[in-house]
Amino acid sequence: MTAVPARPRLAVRLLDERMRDFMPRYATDGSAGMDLRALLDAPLTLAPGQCELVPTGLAIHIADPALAGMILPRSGLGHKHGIVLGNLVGLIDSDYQGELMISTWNRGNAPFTIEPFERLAQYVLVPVVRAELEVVEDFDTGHRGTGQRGTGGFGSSGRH
Ligand SMILES: O=c1ccn([C@H]2C[C@H](O)[C@@H](COP(=O)(O)OP(=O)(O)OP(=O)(O)O)O2)c(=O)[nH]1
Ligand SMILES: [Mg+2]
Repeated sequence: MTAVPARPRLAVRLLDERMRDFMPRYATDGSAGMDLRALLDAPLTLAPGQCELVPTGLAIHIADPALAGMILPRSGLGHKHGIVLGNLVGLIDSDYQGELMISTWNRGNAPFTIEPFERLAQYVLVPVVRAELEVVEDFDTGHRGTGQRGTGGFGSSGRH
């Protein structure tokens, strides 16, 4: 068994008091994400192809640059109803202190109605390694033997 890392504590601001009853939480002990709910005063119907920015009523300040948040679709909504994210994935910077917004896209063929406080997407906290870029004239090719990728990409290894 590996040691279970401590859970980082993240500061959350409730931008709407109603969110106090709808705080994101891990549904099970093994859940990777916490569901984010739609802060809506009334149901919102998205026509096929329509994309709207849906507020969550929450601001989470991650603060630690070695962490980031990701907003991901819920698989049930995405697969069964075509409700995914207009930006495909939302990346939340550690220094972002504004409201978490869900770009909600109906990529399906039928209208879909989002109910107020419905769980619309999920928030996953991920580790981040920040790099420094160093300009070089060429890459070190000393260990680029056969079986190495080199510059091949975009299907260069075939399909099967
Ligand atoms: O689904 C998302 C994606 C982003 N954000 C917020 C948090 C993130 O830190 C900020 C900026 O996101 P990003 O850098 O992806 O967008 P941008 O278009 O590059 O905007 P900016 O110029 O503000 O960086 O917007 C959300 O609330 N929801
Ligand atoms: Mg940006």
